[in-house]
Amino acid sequence: TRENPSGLPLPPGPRGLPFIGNVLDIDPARPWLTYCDWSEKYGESLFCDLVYSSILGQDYIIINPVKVAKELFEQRSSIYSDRMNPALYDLFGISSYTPMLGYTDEWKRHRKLFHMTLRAEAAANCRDLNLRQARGLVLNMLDMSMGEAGEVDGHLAAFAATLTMAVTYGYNASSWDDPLVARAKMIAETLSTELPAERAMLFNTFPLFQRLPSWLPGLAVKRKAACCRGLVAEARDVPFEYAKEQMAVQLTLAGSSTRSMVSDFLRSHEDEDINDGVERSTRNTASAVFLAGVDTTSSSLLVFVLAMTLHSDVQERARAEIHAVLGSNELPAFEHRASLPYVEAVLREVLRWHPVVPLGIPHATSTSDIYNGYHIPKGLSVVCVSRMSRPSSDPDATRFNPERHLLPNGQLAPDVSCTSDPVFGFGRRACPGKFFAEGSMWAAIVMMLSTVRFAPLVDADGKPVEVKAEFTMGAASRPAPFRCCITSVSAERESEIRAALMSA
Ligand code: HEM
Repeated sequence: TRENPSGLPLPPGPRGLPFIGNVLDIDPARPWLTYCDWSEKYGESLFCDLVYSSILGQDYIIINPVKVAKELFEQRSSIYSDRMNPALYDLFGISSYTPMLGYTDEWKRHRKLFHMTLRAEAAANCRDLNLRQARGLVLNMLDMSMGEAGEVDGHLAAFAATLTMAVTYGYNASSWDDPLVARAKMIAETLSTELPAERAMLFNTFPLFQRLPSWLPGLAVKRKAACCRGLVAEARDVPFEYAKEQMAVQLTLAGSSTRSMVSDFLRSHEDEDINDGVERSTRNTASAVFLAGVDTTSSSLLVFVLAMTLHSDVQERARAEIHAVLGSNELPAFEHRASLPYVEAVLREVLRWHPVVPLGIPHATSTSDIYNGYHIPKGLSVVCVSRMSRPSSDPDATRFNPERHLLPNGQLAPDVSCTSDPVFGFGRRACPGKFFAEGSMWAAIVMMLSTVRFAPLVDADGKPVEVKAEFTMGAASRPAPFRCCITSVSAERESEIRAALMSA
């Protein structure tokens, strides 16, 4: 990492302490705020757009404006598409998941598979499934009398999880408690609590930790890792075997077969012998879908529910638009999407207002580079904060305002789409599930807007209980617990939905 044949300086940045670097300077709960401050202090003032820092032996550059992210991650993608792979990932058994893989042939195989099933046109095949699950979601919500965030969240997570299992394995999970879904959920929860970036770096900086026994104080994480490794193997293999068995049954019955990521792949190799390596890649890619797709989608939908609870005016305007296009009982479908620009603007604003992966996933450099007269070493972690940047020059940036995506004539501003939003990352590592994610989010949002109303709860004196726009902090960020009231907006539409679900 330290080789510097160009002799050029490293980008400017805060001076760190020996060994631990800048770890004490960072707000651990909201690191992006520290990064934004650094960007202003060291980056912008020196017209550099890059900040250099070192945390527990790992060197970082922090990039802020979208322009720079595009230049590095898109135009120089062969240098900036690697990942750091801390030793802790191996301990947890997740180093073969797509987001963790380096810029290798194995990673390219994973991305090919994602492209096959979830590229824009292929994701469009999931529309019926999206709508069906979205109908189930609103009925579950209507069956709640009032919304404890935990309960709303549970329904949103079940929506994302069942959809993901169906699209990946053709598996129809009955509920959130379904054993396959529950196992995958447990892994996602373990990883989010046990694998903060600082801990991963600590294990890399002090390899001794990896060799010490797990019963030593402070090393309980190693016991949890062992337990997680077993779950990861089951979550990878059990649904995969299910998909294979289903294909065999369908072939025997010669009936119409359910499509899924796994069955599409197996079918495309029907005439060849699939070697172990290729099958292993497919298992790993498929299990990464749940890990990367469920929490991100359900947290973004919870951001929507929070925004609607806070902004009844936005909710009513979106609902009026749906009503004008569909009347009082027709159910929303994808063919209505182009006629609902305000609903589209709401979706874009949900993604912009509070990105649920605030710092994306850091990229790493696979060779050294020179940018703007600065030396960028090989093996450096590159963190992009462009999404969280709230320039003081734009006080409007923290306001939830879908209108920012509309032209004065009410039509959508044409220059951006949801899937080109920086919230999904940049370049070759950009989120491969983004088309699927925005399709499923649109289905859920339009179905919720058309059928249920979100409002703050009312206390014993008839006053609305205050709801605050507060968020949990960390690598993944979601609304902090809040309560809301959920009511039906149209008896006709509710009964249409029940009828549609009965006949499905
Ligand atoms: C609103 C929902 C979602 C958001 C905000 C989101 C965001 C992101 C971000 C920021 C990255 C890192 C991009 C980068 O490194 O530049 C990423 C990567 C990834 N996402 Fe998503 N994502 C979402 C939904 C999904 C879904 C539904 C799936 C699967 C169907 C998925 C699969 C992945 C995978 C596999 C990666 C790793 C890609 C790689 O390393 O090459 N995501 N996502």
